[in-house]
Amino acid sequence: MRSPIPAYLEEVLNDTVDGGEVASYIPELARANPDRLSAALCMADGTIYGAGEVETRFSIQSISKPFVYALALQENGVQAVMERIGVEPSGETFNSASLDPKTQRPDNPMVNIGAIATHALVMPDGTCAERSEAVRRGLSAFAGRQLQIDQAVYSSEISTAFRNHSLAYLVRSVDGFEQDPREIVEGYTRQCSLLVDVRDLAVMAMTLANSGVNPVTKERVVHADVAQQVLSVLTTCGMYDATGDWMTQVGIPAKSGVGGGVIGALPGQVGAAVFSPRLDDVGNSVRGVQAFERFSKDMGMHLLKAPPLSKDVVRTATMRSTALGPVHAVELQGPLRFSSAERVMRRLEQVPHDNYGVALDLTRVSSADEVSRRMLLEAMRSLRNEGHRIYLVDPKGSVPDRDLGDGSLPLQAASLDTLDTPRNH
Ligand SMILES: NC(=O)CC[C@H](N)C(=O)O
Repeated sequence: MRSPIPAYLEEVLNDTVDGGEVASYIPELARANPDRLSAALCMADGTIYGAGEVETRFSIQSISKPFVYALALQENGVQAVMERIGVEPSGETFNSASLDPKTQRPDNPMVNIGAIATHALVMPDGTCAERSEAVRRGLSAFAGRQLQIDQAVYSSEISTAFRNHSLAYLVRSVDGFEQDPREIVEGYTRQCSLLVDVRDLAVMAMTLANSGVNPVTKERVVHADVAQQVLSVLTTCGMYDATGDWMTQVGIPAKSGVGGGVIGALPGQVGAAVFSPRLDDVGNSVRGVQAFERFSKDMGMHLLKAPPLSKDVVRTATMRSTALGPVHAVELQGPLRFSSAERVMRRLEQVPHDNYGVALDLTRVSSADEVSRRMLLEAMRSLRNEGHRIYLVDPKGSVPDRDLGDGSLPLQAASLDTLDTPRNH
């Protein structure tokens, strides 16, 4: 069988209708071929699907911002970065010269003024060249490939970067960073000139969606908390002034760049990227936005689409007999998280005070998050304190730490049929 996904991506690209204009305030971008078009998806296991001109490279521009924000968070901690740069949507254009009137911080790291302040937080004590190299290396780790700077784009942008210089001086004037503003703009402009293709961007997006682990190289690039912080900011500030429309229509944490790229990172599921250079009036790729609207609708990718309810988590609840007496056996299935574990708690509340055994069978549980594991251990301890013998059937190790909270462990059995011969732990 051939996967339908590449053909689907082609179809979506072909259905988009171009409009808008290429960015012209950076002279080199004005020369780009406006008809280029490509898309890619990267899955959690590193599988990549592409369509269109996937080999075409373009400058990353503002799509670098979330990744440099991630590097700054990783290096300085969330608290220290938050003291310098806020996380509120600005309601202004991407290059607006505004600071929060009360805190004097840039509103968020996705508008230029905030991204310039963010760049200064990577290797703050290093030289301009060292900082640029740290950013290049960091973004390369997100992409799983050594990225290089497009010198022509860099030279072109830096020679006309009057606006970004004014933003850097503004942040510097309120002690938003300590370095020379010219060096920070130089480094920030290099960061924006890194060359990527859509597959690189899809891998980078999936690294954020995969709690900070690159799905292809398997390298942990940033902590899970950092990835979550970045996705949160993308959700509220990623698409500039169109973020509200984007969240309702598409519902995927996303970022666009004036080079024509757009990325979307759907936590735990997929990293997506589209490239098409013509931009709408807020600076987002026209065909990129349309393609993402289709992805979201066709593939059910809206972040706030409610997942199926966990009502079938208790597969069976039966009585078993063993040499030591009867056992209430409860067989669970599916993913365990707070809402499904709550169902299990309610079922276990019905176990009578009869001193019979209680067995929990997790053989068919597909995953158990931390809160659900704690709830199961708590329930087992409570049942044990009521006088029940506790058995745990967990051949896949869904609950690896089985300490009931007081150093004691439940009895282990290979299956419900072998409760008579528990393995001692
Ligand atoms: N929106 C963007 O992609 C802007 C990035 C561009 N390098 C700038 O600073 O103006």
